[in-house]
Amino acid sequence: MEKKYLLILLVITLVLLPVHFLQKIFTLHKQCTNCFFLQEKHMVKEKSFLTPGFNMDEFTAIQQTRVDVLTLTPWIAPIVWDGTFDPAVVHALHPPDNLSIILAVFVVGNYWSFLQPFLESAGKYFMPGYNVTFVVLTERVGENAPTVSLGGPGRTVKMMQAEKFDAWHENALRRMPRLLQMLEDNELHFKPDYFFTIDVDMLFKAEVGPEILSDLVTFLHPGYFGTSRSHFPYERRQASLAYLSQTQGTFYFGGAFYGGHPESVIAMLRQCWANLQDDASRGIIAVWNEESHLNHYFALKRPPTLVLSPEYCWASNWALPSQVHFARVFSVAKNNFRLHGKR
Ligand SMILES: CC(=O)N[C@H]1[C@@H](OP(=O)(O)OP(=O)(O)OC[C@H]2O[C@@H](n3ccc(=O)[nH]c3=O)[C@H](O)[C@@H]2O)O[C@H](CO)[C@H](O)[C@@H]1O
Ligand SMILES: [Mn+2]
Repeated sequence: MEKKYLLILLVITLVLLPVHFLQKIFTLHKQCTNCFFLQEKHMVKEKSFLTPGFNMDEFTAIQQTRVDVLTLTPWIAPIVWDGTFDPAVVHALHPPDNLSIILAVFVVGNYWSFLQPFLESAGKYFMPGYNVTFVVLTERVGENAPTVSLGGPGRTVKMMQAEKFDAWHENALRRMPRLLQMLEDNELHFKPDYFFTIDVDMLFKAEVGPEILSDLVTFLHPGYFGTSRSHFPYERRQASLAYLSQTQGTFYFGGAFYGGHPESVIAMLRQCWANLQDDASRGIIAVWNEESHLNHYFALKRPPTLVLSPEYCWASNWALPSQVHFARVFSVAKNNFRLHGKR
């Protein structure tokens, strides 16, 4: 009798179990398909919500195309590489109307010859279609800026006075207090939505667009991306306020290009300039001048909200590694001994 029951139980189990599993697999598949479908619908809906009038035909499925590089910092700020963003979507998110942008550049002493090619390339490739005031800070303010096409009526050059110092490093680091003064005193009589500054020994080679717009922006120095922290040329002397220990800092950022919302840039410039002055009062100049203080600020005070990849400042005489598809901005090869003096 017991044997009979056991047999029935066995038959029931053998029949029901596969049916149950088949059912499970089927519903799971259905759920997944639904879930993917919903996700896709949601994404499309979100995009059209964020960007009214955005052409749906331009919508391309989002997929992780860059797996060869880090695309997020540990504090979840994007690291912008080619392929990590859709230019049309980013453009639609930042409509050019009513957006004002400043790009400030210093041309002091024998750097004047960099200005014309810089402006020509920036006029063409820096935020095309947006209102940009290219602010040229120079001791030669009475002279005409080179006449170049800047790509539209909302794009102008404004010459502003800057002091010339004897030492190269002084000219480089003194950019900070001058920019601070310009922004704090509202010397341009308008507050831009975004403020950027860049070295003059640079050439734009491809579009640098609204993907760079964020609260506090910097870039990965091309010489140190992918290298370990122990190789970063942070200031290692404890006497300097730019000091970072072997366990501090995540990336090495270059000093050539940074920006963001004016308030955030002002806060950063104030802190860096105060530290530079404090160091100077004790006879210390950080190893890479203001760049060392910027790295200290980003490491310990406030991390950037967006990090540009080395595409945004590659060295013109360096080969491109596979991760750098192309350089949007090149730093021009120059004779540092001649321009920097003894350093
Ligand atoms: C690619 C990069 O991250 N470059 C940084 C690097 O050296 P760099 O060798 O790139 O510095 P640099 O010689 O280009 O000087 C920085 C900039 O200051 C201006 N300038 C400088 C000297 C001068 O006599 N006249 C003049 O106009 C000019 O705009 C120049 O481009 O380290 C410097 C440390 O201070 C700055 O942080 C630079 O931004
Ligand atoms: Mn430079």
